[in-house]
Amino acid sequence: AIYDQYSDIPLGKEYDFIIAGGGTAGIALASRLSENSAFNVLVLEAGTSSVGVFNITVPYFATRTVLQYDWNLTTTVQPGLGDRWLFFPRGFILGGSSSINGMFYTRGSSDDFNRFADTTGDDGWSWDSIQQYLALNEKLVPPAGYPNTTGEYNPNVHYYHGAVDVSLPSFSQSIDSKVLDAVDELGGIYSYNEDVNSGSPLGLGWLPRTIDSEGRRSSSVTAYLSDESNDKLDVLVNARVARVVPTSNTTLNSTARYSFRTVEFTQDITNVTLTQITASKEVIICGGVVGSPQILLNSGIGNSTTLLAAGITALVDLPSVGQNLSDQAFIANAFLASTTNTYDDINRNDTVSNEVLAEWMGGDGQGDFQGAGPLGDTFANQISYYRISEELTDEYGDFAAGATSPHLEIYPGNGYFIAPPTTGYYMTMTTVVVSPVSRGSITINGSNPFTPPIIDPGYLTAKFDIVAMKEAFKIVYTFLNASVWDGYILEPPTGLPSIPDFFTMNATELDVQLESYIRNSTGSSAHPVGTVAMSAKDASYGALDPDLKVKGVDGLRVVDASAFPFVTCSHTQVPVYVFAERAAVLIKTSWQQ
Ligand SMILES: Cc1cc2nc3c(=O)[nH]c(=O)nc-3n(C[C@H](O)[C@H](O)[C@H](O)COP(=O)(O)OP(=O)(O)OC[C@H]3O[C@@H](n4cnc5c(N)ncnc54)[C@H](O)[C@@H]3O)c2cc1C
Repeated sequence: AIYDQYSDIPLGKEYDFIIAGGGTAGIALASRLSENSAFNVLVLEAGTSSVGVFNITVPYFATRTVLQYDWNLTTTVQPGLGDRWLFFPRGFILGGSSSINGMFYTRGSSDDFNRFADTTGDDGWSWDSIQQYLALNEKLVPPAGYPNTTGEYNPNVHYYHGAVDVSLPSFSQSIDSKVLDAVDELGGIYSYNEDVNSGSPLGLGWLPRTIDSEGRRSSSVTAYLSDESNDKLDVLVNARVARVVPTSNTTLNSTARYSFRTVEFTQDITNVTLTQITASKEVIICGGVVGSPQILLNSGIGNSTTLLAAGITALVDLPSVGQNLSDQAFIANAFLASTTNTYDDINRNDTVSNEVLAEWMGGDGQGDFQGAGPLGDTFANQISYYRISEELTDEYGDFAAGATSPHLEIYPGNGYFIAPPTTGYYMTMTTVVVSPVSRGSITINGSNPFTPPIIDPGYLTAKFDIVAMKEAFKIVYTFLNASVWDGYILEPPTGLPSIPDFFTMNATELDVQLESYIRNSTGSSAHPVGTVAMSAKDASYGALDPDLKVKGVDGLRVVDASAFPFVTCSHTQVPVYVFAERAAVLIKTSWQQ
């Protein structure tokens, strides 16, 4: 059941597992653990319930950031971005970021997971081994309106009985056929990929989304928390975890370890009253890439020197906590187009907005099914992946997970990304460096556990990342130079050359112009990972063992995007679900009676 107040939970109820953070991983993991009738599970989530919240149900509304459901975090001033600071989106609502994300369903490459296995020395993270967790997570369903999707995916690489509804695009965009014609015309690196989720993502293919057959968002909550009668699983919302505390007064010596099975939280961060609750088996932190390291650092688990400086008693010296923050640099490049048939009016014209909403609700008298029209989709129908040239990898190194993994992701969108200007119709070519080298950190800002931490992703501080982003523009401009786009693109984004100029201008001038545009335009892809990274059991770095247990302590695991040692060459929700599904199996196995 979902509770608003701790006092509403039956008095004296005891829990085997307490999960701090009811987001993507937290809810999936809690649900799986509660399948064992011997386990009682409690989830503590800082945000409010997402059940029935309309604005997050309609997929296209993901382009309208709702600050109420976001932590409203910002980064430090970023030297790699011309000293700008960025908004750093994270879901502040039950379901976490899966309740507010863009719903792209991308798994990453086989190399990504094989690299996780190599890095940790645990073959359970390999691509072949994680297929069972993809199967538990994915339920491929027909898109709303049941359009013919034959040829848009390879049925053999998908799963049909998992928890999260996944579907191919439901609504045809006017640029769809042009995009596919350009791919046919250009070939080579632009070749059609029948399924970018096969483990080999290079090329351009159709983009599945976590959207159900009625055109609604499928989040960790809609997928894993639908059985409200499950009395093995309690969820307390508006519950902000401050820290975990040692449960017994273990004195540290060469063999004894702290046992962190008690969680301290409050339901009111203005007039704070802290409540402690103890799990009989384990505490699992699922606060995400910002929340999880923050909770650990608040608890005295981190770099002892910096903890002391922040006024926190250091209990466990684990210097990797909060380090290795890695996000993919992202730019939505909006080209002015010679059309009016884009989705720009949806977010700037109330009449159009109301019309498409009626269509989505099945009530316009024409589209007679729920989820019809553009609102049942997210903002891209196709997605593509590329490697930078060999000449560049020879010079700057190859930081992809493997030889068939991409450095770049590029996707076309039939309109301006997020808030469009008041006039004009656009085609957006979004460019993302999916194998970034730049690293940053999350550090706490003093000893108040509720003060937002200091977030420094270090965007574009590594040479490789800016080199790769420049290469993305060569790929975009060559794509838009295909004859199918003749006359379609009217103007480049401010700060970029026109398509003809791109190919004729002086190479040094182009390089200077690209560098300036990239540093002034890069934002967060919203795919940060790595701040409580797993590593091999005997590694001298890393914060978690390969089974996601916090190194050097008992009773405590971290399961979410912070556990990734590297970012996958993809959007990150599917790998997060893989972590949650595998963690559930590991935890159930270790407590088997
Ligand atoms: C705007 C946006 C768009 C995105 N688009 C996509 C996409 O299209 N496709 C894709 O694959 N990925 C996308 N992502 C990324 C993906 O959604 C995330 O990587 C993934 O959901 C992270 O899961 P998580 O479990 O690590 O964290 P989250 O899902 O963020 O969960 C963490 C939870 O912990 C809670 N929490 C944090 N601190 C505390 C505390 N102290 N006490 C209690 N609770 C706490 C939070 O409120 C939250 O509910 C997007 C992300 C965002 C933000």
